[in-house]
Amino acid sequence: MPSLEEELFPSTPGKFKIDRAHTMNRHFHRCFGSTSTMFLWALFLVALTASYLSFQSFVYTSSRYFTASWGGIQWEKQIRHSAQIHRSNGMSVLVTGAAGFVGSHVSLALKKRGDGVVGIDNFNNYYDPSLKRARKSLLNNQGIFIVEGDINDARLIAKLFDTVAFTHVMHLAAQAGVRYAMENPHSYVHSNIAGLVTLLEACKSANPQPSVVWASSSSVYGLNEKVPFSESDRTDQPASLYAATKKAGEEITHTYNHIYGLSITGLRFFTVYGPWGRPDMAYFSFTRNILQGKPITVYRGKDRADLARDFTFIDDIVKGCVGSLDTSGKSTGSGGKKRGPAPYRIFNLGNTSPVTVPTLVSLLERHLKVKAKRNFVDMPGNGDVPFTHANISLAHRELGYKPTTDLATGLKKFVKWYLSYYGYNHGKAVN
Ligand SMILES: O=C(O)[C@H]1O[C@H](OP(=O)(O)OP(=O)(O)OC[C@H]2O[C@@H](n3ccc(=O)[nH]c3=O)[C@H](O)[C@@H]2O)[C@H](O)[C@@H](O)[C@H]1O
Repeated sequence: MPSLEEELFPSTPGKFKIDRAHTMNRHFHRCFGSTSTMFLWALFLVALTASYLSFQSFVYTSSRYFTASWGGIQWEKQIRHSAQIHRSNGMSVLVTGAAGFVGSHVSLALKKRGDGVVGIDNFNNYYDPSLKRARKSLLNNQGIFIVEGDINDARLIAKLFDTVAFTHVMHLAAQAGVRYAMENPHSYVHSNIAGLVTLLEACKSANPQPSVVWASSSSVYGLNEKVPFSESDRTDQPASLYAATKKAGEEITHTYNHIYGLSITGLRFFTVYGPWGRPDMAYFSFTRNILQGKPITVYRGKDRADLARDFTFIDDIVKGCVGSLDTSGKSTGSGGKKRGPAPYRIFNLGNTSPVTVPTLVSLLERHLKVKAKRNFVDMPGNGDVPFTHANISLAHRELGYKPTTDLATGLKKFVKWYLSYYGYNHGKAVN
């Protein structure tokens, strides 16, 4: 005979088993007996629920009072000040992931030309948060305010839109990294899917609706073999969960464009590198290891083929992002309702000049003036793809996108920054 617990909590979530209703009734009558006892029990339960709810609300209000890192008159003033536009026909942009690599560069570029910028970043510890804090100081010094919070916090995002009528959202907050998805898959769902939906919900409800430009990824081309990769190529063979969440983002943004009239531009970034970059990426971690005299692992593909990437310098990516904001076109919805068709665009932002990983290492050796200890390893089945190569003619035509920095020049700038930031002490970087 099934236990009472089994009777009350059916095994299939969301489905109540009707044939058990009779048994439930029997248990109910056994417990509560006559009508007057039932009335007293009901009164007792109502009183209990009411006191529980008021206690909950007390706990919630007081915990918000003591722990909230956002809100208040001063906070709103800082946000409005940061969002102020200082040029004619300028924009006020909410930049998510503003303390990140691409986010910090794009924020600075927008501020420099007179646009209003407000950042949001959760400062998670996927990589050294002190680097994110240093980027934040850089932005603060230029008058850019960064809210510390998560894009999954719907109340915070709604508050930001209540405070400022953002014309644009540059959505760069994400869980990045291809191989880390095997270690922490849920963080990709949290940021790249749930966070994206929370943000789009706020954008769709905002009045006026902003235009949204966001970071997709070259990884959506997955295991494709036809090169260079064009926007019209298939993207249904992702090789990593990271790629799958970015592909999902493209589908999700499409529905918000279709249903709510949000103007959407997705940018497929190709292995972005440069000063203030991400320490988890190969060019960055190779530099650290080479300087510290530690070996580096260089992956090789099938039949020992070298892996290759269309490495793209950060300044070129920034131009692509700003060009996308400038040409994004308006969202058409209001009050959460579509009023007409709005632009939906996807662009490759690459360098269209792939370089092998061993060549990347040789360039670093030249700039660092230190020999690398290479350790060649067969590419593990961890989400990597053998090569990437962008066709950028669409971005060139529509955005005027034209990358100008080759890998040798870009790495020279990166190394210069790396040594000035971390220092250089007899071959050992101080970090
Ligand atoms: O374009 C993108 O959409 C993605 O670009 C970037 O991914 P990837 O192109 O994989 O860059 P990255 O890790 O620097 O590895 C570069 C090369 O070094 C090889 N590699 C890597 C590590 C190592 O120890 N050894 C090695 O050979 C490795 O096999 C690869 O061939 C972003 O991180 C990602 O967030 C996303 O934005």
